[in-house]
Amino acid sequence: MLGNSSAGASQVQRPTAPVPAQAVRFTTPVVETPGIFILTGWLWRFLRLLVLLPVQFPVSVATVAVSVTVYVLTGWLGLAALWTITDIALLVWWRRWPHSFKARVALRALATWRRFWIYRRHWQPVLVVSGLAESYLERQYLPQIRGVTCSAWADRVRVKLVAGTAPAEFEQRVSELAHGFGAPSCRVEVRGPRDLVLEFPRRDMLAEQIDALPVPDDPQDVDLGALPVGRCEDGQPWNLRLHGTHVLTVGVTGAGKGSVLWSTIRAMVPAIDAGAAQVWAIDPKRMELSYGRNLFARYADAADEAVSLLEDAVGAMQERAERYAGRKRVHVPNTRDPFVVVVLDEVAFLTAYHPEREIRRRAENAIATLTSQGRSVGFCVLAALQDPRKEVLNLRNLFPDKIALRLDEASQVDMVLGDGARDRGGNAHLIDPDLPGVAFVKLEGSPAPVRVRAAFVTDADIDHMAESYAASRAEDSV
Ligand SMILES: Nc1ncnc2c1ncn2[C@@H]1O[C@H](COP(=O)(O)OP(=O)(O)OP(=O)(O)O)[C@@H](O)[C@H]1O
Repeated sequence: MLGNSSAGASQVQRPTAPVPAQAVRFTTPVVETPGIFILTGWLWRFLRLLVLLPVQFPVSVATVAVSVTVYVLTGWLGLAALWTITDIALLVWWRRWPHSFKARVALRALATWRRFWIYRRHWQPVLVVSGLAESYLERQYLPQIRGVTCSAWADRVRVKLVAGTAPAEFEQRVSELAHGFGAPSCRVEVRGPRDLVLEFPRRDMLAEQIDALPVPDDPQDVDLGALPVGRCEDGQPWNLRLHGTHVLTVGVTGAGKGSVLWSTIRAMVPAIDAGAAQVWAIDPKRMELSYGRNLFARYADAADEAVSLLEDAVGAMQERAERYAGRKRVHVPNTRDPFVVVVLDEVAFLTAYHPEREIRRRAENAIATLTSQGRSVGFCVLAALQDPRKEVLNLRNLFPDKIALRLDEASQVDMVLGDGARDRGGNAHLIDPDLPGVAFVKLEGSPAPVRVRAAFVTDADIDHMAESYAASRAEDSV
């Protein structure tokens, strides 16, 4: 089956295989292939190349064909005139319509160049050394490159797997592949049977700090199911869902948990202002959330107050659930039943580190009740945590959505993002300490973790938000 061209495998010359030492060796007789068969094989491959070339590279083949025809018909002068006119047309296209020029010309040319110069040239050595070449009947087979496309920030190499292999083999070797092709990382995306895409970033779109994102004027523009909080590594907005879920943000000290919390609160401000959303904040460190106290419907920093706040949230949630029972199945935020986000900084302070057992028990019970029953009635818990181990927070599985900022150990990646996340390229333990706010998240519809960066909301931005909010409250009460 592997010998068949539809098997998706390209057969390659095998390097000299070591022969184990043994006293008696039985070998198969060597039969010499007649030269005519070899010549026919070469001729067949050459003809196939000629037929397939215009289909695989229509633009390049057309360019060469037109140039040769013009040269034959008109000589050097005609060819020079043709190229001058073409260059001027390309120049005008680039200046007038830079986006379409980039998408249709520049990135395609780059993809062709990188396909041959980077991927085809290094494909065999990198795959053989990283253990992705397969052997069958003393022959070696390699997965085939089906195509290479370039976006503004990454190369996407579409690969046809050798029959009998699985994408997991690539997922386990993302590091070897990234180093092999000189890329900072590699992400594997499975498109279908024996069809996958390897994504190699060319530059880091998240290297620069992202300033606090603009706040919409109209509360109608706030989508609690997709709050813009930063940027994904492909340059697209990172939208965080809050309504209908709970979110746990994990990262070592200084990883940028504060920027995730504040970017989320900032994106909700118009809804808070309109009374359709409320933030109940718990700030045991008294450093993170105390700045924007004005914005919060409830605020607590001492442990007993924090536990009372959590229990009040449970009470409000249960009262709402009772009212909705048998009447409503979906919560729509409004001034009577606002969407309530309980923001909990350093949740382990209440659930693991507090010296009083009773506080820990009450806090854990309240968080468990909110996270297991609050989603459908408009209650959400947005918690931050430094250490994701079970001993510290055994409720972490009650948070459907998780954000992995910089972590201490490789083993913590799967604890936060779920089994297999690290194999798929979610290397949160390798995030550069100089890039606070960078994280890996799982977005809907993609099993592979996506690298993102939260926007940085400065103390001045928080002051400004709190002041504008207070001013608008004062206007309303006049
Ligand atoms: N998104 C970001 N972009 C740029 N810089 C950031 C970002 N987030 C945080 N920083 C920088 O990193 C520092 C630490 O961030 P932050 O306090 O949010 O970390 P943390 O994870 O909350 O740490 P801790 O658990 O100790 O409070 C900030 O003072 C800021 O200078």
